[in-house]
Amino acid sequence: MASVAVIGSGAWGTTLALLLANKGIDTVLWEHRPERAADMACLRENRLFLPGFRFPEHLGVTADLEEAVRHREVIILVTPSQRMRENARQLAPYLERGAIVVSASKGIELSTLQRMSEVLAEELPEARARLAALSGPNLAREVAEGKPTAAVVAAQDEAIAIYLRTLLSTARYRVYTTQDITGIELGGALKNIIAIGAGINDGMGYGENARAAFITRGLAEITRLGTAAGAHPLTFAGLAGLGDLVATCSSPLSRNHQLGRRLAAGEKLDEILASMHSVAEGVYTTRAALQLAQRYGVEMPITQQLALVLFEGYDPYKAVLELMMRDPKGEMEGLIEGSIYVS
Ligand SMILES: NC(=O)c1ccc[n+]([C@@H]2O[C@H](COP(=O)([O-])OP(=O)(O)OC[C@H]3O[C@@H](n4cnc5c(N)ncnc54)[C@H](O)[C@@H]3O)[C@@H](O)[C@H]2O)c1
Ligand SMILES: O=P(O)(O)OC[C@H](O)CO
Repeated sequence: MASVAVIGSGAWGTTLALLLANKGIDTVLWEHRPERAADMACLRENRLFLPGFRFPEHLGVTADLEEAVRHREVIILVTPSQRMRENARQLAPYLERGAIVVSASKGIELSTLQRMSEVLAEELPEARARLAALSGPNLAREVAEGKPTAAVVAAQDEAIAIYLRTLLSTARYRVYTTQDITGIELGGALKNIIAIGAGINDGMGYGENARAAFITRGLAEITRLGTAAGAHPLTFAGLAGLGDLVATCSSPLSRNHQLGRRLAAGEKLDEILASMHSVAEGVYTTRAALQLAQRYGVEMPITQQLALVLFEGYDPYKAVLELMMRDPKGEMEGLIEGSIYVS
């Protein structure tokens, strides 16, 4: 049976480690701060990021990357996206030949505009043919509680995707496969932008119609950028697109959604970020997406308005008004033009 290292012990890393260990899979969870690793090993719980879930016997905890990674067949990286590169670089010397490397993070590296698998391909070239990404509507706490959901794992090598599907699937966690890594990663990252906007919408009391319209137009924007970047358009109708958008834009469990609500209540971004110990990837992804939109020449009006609210202190009411008052257009305009999948 496989032996797995989960790199990153936030809410999602801990949840994935619990899921695997509860299946009887030999699993180790890596935490970058030795004192926190020692706490978790002693308390058998992650009290900071996922309180209330006892670690099973098979779940090891370490702050030693060599111990975490050596002799492991599968390495799942679940660190904040802006930390992915440094973590991958640090673990590279210990990676076993033939190990499968999975990103379960949802973001874009700001300095390079790379997706996580692109970062991993650069830092772990030996594993280039065995890279994968996991995404979907997976609010950590619900998955940890054993509430049913689905996810999608992407790998260029279909056999690897199928292997990971078997590894990760449970009666409560149904995993699908795809070869569209680009689509899975962009869907997972870009939905966080829309989730912040949906939180602002909810915080302003704009209601269900507005949220539904926002999610749908957000999906159009994600699809435009994603297809321009080489993703299959239908991926965005799947779990890593529409599925994750609906979950994240509707749930108070989403940190991105919470951040949006707090912005609508008048809090400043800096204050909100300083008070959060969790990562709200959408803040960084908003900046990255605007640069990608420029690179590919696609329109992202929601992302543009959100950037004004996040980074320029723009009034959210004014931002919504400006979105509503844009020139009229056809619903499907610009959606999949330029997609290599549509002639
Ligand atoms: N929480 C969820 O529901 C969920 C679900 C799916 C995907 N994700 C994605 O997983 C990734 C991680 O999120 P999370 O929710 O597990 O984390 P989190 O927000 O709960 O906690 C942040 C984690 O990052 C760690 N960290 C901070 N600096 C680090 C560094 N330099 N090196 C290594 N680790 C560092 C912290 O110790 C902590 O464990 C994000 O990209 C997120 O979008 C989260
Ligand atoms: O809590 P968030 O906003 O980072 O979202 C968590 C997951 O991505 C939901 O699938």
